[in-house]
Amino acid sequence: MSLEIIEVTKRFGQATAVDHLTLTVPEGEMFGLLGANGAGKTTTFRMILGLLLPTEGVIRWQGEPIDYSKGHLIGYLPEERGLYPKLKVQEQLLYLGRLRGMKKTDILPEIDRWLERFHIRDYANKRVEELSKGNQQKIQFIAAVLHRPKLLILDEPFSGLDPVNVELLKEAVLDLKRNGTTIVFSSHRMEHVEELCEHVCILRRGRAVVAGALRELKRSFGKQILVIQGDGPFEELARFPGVLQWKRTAEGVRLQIANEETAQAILGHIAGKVAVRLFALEEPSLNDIFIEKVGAAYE
Ligand SMILES: Nc1ncnc2c1ncn2[C@@H]1O[C@H](COP(=O)(O)OP(=O)(O)OP(=O)(O)O)[C@@H](O)[C@H]1O
Repeated sequence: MSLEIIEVTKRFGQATAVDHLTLTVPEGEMFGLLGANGAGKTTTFRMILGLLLPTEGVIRWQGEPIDYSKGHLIGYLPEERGLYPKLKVQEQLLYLGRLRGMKKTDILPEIDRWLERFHIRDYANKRVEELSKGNQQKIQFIAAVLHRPKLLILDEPFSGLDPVNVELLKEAVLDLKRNGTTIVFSSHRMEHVEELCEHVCILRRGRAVVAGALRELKRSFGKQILVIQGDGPFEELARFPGVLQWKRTAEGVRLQIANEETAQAILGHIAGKVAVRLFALEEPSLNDIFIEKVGAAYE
């Protein structure tokens, strides 16, 4: 049982924002939707939420079309944040909880628990506009999860948060997952997706160019990463046989290489010539995969 997006297309006039997209998000999983600006992530979310109708295709939850009359099913953190600036934090959350069909007696302890968890209990009676952007975002997150949705859609949940708050939010998201919530989120920060998601999909101009289990995608990437730190020069390695990509880093170079034999040959070549502090073979990162598949879209 899962969220299924089947052959979904969305056109705005002549423009195609989402193009024959097929995805399955298993129940209880955390799924990362990636793509350059304008790739179609938010449009996909809006269709899952029923805010936009697909031009073609269907979206199902647990094998049935999603029943939007059941307000408790979905939680949504929109990219364009949507709180009422003049309302006090607690009033605002209470109002949103009531809209989702919760009882006041159930909402208040839940609000308390979340404010405490996010270290913002003192702000309960402040107007939203008095809070910093990051704290407003935490309130928006609480608004999305207060009613304990089964399916949670988070559009860029970590943008604008400092590292401490990113960790707080990550832990909260992981707890929700542990309790069985199915989570789909978008992010431009590959390391967050890499840390949290088992499955990812990379969109390019509305089409899925990569989709599947992250482990599998890394394995099938077919290249390895060699990180060398030390006192160069490493420039000549750009032309070394088997080196597919050469990139300078703060402390040395990061190379994409064809196979382990290339690493061995490089080690033999630089031994005794340059002072090496680190020589490490790594698996490709999600960023490597993203740049290869979507890079051209940025050009
Ligand atoms: N209501 C609309 N009318 C016309 N075109 C739209 C509308 N909404 C989105 N689009 C277009 O659809 C495409 C996909 O936009 P979308 O907002 O889904 O991208 P995104 O992947 O969420 O981008 P970002 O990372 O910048 O948030 C873009 O070309 C956008 O201009």
